[in-house]
Amino acid sequence: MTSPSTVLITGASTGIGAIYADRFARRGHALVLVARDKARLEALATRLREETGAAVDILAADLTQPGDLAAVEARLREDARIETLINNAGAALSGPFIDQPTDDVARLVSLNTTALVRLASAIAPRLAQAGKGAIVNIGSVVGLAPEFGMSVYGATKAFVLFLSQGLSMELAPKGVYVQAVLPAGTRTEIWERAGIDTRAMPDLMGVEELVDAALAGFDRRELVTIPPLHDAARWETLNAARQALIADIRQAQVAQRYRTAA
Ligand SMILES: NC(=O)C1=CN([C@@H]2O[C@H](COP(=O)(O)OP(=O)(O)OC[C@H]3O[C@@H](n4cnc5c(N)ncnc54)[C@H](OP(=O)(O)O)[C@@H]3O)[C@@H](O)[C@H]2O)C=CC1
Ligand SMILES: CC(=O)[C@H](N)C(=O)O
Repeated sequence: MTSPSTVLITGASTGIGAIYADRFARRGHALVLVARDKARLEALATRLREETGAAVDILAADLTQPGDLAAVEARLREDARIETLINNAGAALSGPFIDQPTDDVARLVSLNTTALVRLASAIAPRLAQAGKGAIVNIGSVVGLAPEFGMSVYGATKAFVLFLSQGLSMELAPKGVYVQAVLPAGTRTEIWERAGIDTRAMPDLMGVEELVDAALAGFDRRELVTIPPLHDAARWETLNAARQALIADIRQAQVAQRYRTAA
């Protein structure tokens, strides 16, 4: 009998990542749980071992710290049992750009984009070589719309979507599945951590509901999964319009409106 593959989940100490951990443990997978809060990771690991019998390792790491990030990258490169990466760790930043301290902006970009792409880069060659495996990247609907007014957070999430679509084009032919999951507002600690009061907000999605929907998309091998989007055709239309735009770009010719009179 082959042993079940291992899933490495970042940001697993709470919220969306902790529910992914619960669900993959119940599916019979071994887990590697990554986050900064070691006590919380240990408590979750103990519960999951008791309730599901899963083998659960923890790796305490601050993914904005190069040394910690390198340790997680090494685990992804070297541990051939890991066949799925859930790139979930992330944070938000509230307020107008001009009020956001530059160091906070840089830390957000480092966690939401640099860490995410470095971890994907660490595991992808091995998965491609094996011809199997999955990389799941957690984006956000905020990355679809600058109008939400969270420019830096949204930009990091636009990066996640773009990267996932590009990686899927490259890796799907090699047998590696890439999924971008785009939640909308979901009831987790992210809001409080970003100093956003959710009491005045419309209803948020439950975190279990969100992850179960994301896993339904995962099981269907969907590239882009948007649990709160009820009319799936709206996404297909948007994506098709983007592809049509590319077809209309004529590399060697300046558009008429930019031609200056001689
Ligand atoms: N909740 C929402 O409304 C939405 C969330 N998302 C995305 O979902 C993902 C998960 O968010 P969510 O569960 O809501 O947020 P939470 O704040 O509940 O959880 C974030 C997780 O990331 C970990 N984390 C935070 N900073 C670091 C760090 N520097 N290094 C390592 N781990 C870190 C936290 O653990 P610890 O503190 O122990 O390090 C925690 O486990 C994020 O990428 C977020 O952008 C997308 C759309 C909507
Ligand atoms: C803080 C947020 O904006 C939220 N995580 C989202 O992506 O919708």
